[in-house]
Amino acid sequence: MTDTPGIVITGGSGRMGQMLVKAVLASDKCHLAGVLERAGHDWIGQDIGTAMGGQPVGVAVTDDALEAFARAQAVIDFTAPAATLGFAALAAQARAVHVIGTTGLSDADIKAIDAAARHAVIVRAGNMSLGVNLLVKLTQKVAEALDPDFDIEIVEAHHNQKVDAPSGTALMLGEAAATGRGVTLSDVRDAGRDGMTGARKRGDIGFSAIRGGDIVGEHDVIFAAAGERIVLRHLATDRAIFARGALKAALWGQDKAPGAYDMMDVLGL
Ligand SMILES: NC(=O)C1=CN([C@@H]2O[C@H](COP(=O)(O)OP(=O)(O)OC[C@H]3O[C@@H](n4cnc5c(N)ncnc54)[C@H](OP(=O)(O)O)[C@@H]3O)[C@@H](O)[C@H]2O)C=CC1
Ligand SMILES: O=C(O)C1=N[C@H](C(=O)O)C[C@H](O)C1
Repeated sequence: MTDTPGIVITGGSGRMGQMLVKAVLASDKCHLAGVLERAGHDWIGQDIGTAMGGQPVGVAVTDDALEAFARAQAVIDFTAPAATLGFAALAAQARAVHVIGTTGLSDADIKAIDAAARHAVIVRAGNMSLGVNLLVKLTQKVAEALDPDFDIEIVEAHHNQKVDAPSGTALMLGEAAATGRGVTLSDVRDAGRDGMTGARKRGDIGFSAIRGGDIVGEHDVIFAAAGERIVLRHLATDRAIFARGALKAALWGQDKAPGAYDMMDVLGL
């Protein structure tokens, strides 16, 4: 078992952290080399299997990232921007593949991550599922085919604990639509309408975010014109789709040269 790549999961108690631990334990292509949580977390020192309410698996949760990364070939990280920036520097130091699913990163955060990618493989995507990455491609194609008579609106829905908006996926879709149209997203982005907004500006790409209950993740790309509407939709009903993509990325990255990659590279799309 230990001749397979060792994977460390960060944020092991989180919604995605627990899903990723289960995915690694169920795989025969890799093994669980460590699980991280922040200093002071209740789970530190406990076996991750027991902490998650199951049988022990022989891996204790730790807050020592550098020590854990030094024993690993890959780090899968779905946490928060501040944590991810620290992990990127440490993973690069350990030359471990860093798979980043964290969303809500600023342009400056992404710059720092790209700097770390000079020393190690980093795969980052706002959505690791095959379905969404296909939707991104389709969105670009449809936007290429239609002129700005078609208003583009991106509507996303997530659970009530999500802290960032628009979602990372919505931004990927927005970037794809802008690329298809030959424009820069920051020039046409229209998010957070409220009050006397005035009429919609031709060529803008609009974003709306719904937050409620336990919605895993839903995304619509709407192309609306006079008399007709095209809607491209992805519905996630199980977080396992993100974990599956992240694991694929961690294994794919093992023989790659240092650099910044995304799921399009991993999936060959
Ligand atoms: N790219 C993709 O395919 C997907 C991306 N995501 C993204 O993944 C991220 C996590 O989502 P989710 O699992 O739902 O969130 P959770 O809040 O359930 O989990 C986040 C985890 O990260 C830990 N964490 C947060 N900040 C720090 C820190 N500074 N240092 C160490 N650990 C930290 C949390 O620990 P604590 O509880 O102690 O705060 C928690 O264990 C989000 O950005 C989300 O958008 C989610 C699904 C798919
Ligand atoms: O926070 C989430 O839950 C999700 N985040 C990602 C995003 O911001 O797009 C991916 C997925 O939709 C779930």
